[in-house]
Amino acid sequence: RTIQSRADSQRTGGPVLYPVVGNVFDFLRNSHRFLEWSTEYVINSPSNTFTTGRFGSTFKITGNPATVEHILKTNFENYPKGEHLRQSLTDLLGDGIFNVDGELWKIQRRLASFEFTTRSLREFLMDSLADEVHSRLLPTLASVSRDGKEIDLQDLFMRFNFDNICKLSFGVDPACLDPSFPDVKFAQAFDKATTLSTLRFQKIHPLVWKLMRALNVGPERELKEVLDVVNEFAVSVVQKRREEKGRVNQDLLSRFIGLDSTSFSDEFLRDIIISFVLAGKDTTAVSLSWFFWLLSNHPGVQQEIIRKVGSIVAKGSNRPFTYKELRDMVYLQAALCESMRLYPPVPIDTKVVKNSDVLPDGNCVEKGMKVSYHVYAIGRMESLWGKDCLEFKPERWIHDGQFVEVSPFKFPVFQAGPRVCLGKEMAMLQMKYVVAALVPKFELVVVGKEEPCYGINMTLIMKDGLPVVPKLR
Ligand code: HEM
Repeated sequence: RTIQSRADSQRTGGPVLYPVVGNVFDFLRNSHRFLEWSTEYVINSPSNTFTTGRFGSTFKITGNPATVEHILKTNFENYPKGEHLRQSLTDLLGDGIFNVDGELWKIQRRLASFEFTTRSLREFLMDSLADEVHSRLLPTLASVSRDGKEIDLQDLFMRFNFDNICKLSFGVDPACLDPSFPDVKFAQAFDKATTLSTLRFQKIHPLVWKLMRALNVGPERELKEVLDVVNEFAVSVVQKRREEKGRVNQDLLSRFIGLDSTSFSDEFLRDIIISFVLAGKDTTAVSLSWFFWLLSNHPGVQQEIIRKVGSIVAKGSNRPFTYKELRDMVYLQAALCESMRLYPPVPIDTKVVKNSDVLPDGNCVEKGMKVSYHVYAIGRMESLWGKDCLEFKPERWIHDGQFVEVSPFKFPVFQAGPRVCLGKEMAMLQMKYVVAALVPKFELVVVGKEEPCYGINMTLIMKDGLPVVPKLR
């Protein structure tokens, strides 16, 4: 069933699949350019969906918006995340929202959706953002600029982001951006735990990492060590917050404890919070890095941002932005969406077929098969975005001065349907805040002209970071 002949492959636009090995050689030859390689297949396939596979596993990869809608919304229950992902991430995420399906997911989703829409959480986020931007991010860049040195912007955003997401999730400030000798043990352990957990996906078969874990060797041994650090820290924070239950804290953990302090176990609370940290940790940092790389090649867009931000907040003002001011930054919203269209922070996302089904594009999927929606390819399809689809043009998102929403199945950067990203609004606020604060004050001159290479990770991370020389305007 996994065999696709040359004639089939020409008809469907997919690769030739040989018995047993499928297209593993084609895949390995192109693994350094996986996204471009798979995008070509998506675009060349008449249904915009193609089949790939190796060693008995078959995948469908789609860039067809009707199929994306079917998977993420219309037939949502039939396309869970599945056991493969769950098992690989379970040591890090446990039963947290990011790692479960069914009832366990529904309960957490209901609780979290309620908290995420509260005004008080938004105000808490705005306060901690203002603090992190004005007392850490801007001074760090100013000091690097005074010394005429370069700095890795992606790393800076990662540290900035980690502080923010930990404040929001746990009410703890790891101070990764603090110039005074910060204790980054938890941050480093979390980072390592994420990287090593995702390494499990790349093993030719899950048995390989399971055996290594049983024998406590190789990356699995290191994973165990860093997980101990993460768990010890997380559980100690959970216990501390429980003791403080009389005090009103605004972070998500305190809110969950406040909802039902007796029936949630420490492990369950730990799992919920670790999922939030993982979900919000790298995504906005990666997105901002690609955005600044694009800006460095589009001085006109930079000038327009400066002009538009200046019409809302007086130049030279050092006061925090308000929610309303950020909401009114339409051009900036457009520029950020345009950047994420070309460089989606989560470039491809996979579900598993629960019961055999026929996709709206005519392809059949069988129980247990994996189906991925290819966000990166969807953002680069001429049939969806027009002849200039590879150009960075924020204007395509604006009509009569208003931001134009597009179907989330044509722009599934934050996923879509019942499982759409919970942090979408917060992520947009955070990114707008950073750009509106940085761009009018600094020109961030990227070192080197080549497009950065991406690394294989859950997010579209820049493999070698983004070295820039900040110059005060
Ligand atoms: C540019 C920034 C971001 C992007 C592009 C993004 C994208 C995504 C995507 C694609 C998913 C679906 C993943 C999957 O189910 O496989 C997701 C889920 C999620 N995101 Fe985000 N995210 C961003 C920022 C954030 C932030 C800042 C937070 C936290 C405050 C957050 C919280 C979550 C949570 C909790 C989920 C799981 C939702 C569920 O399973 O019901 N995200 N996000």
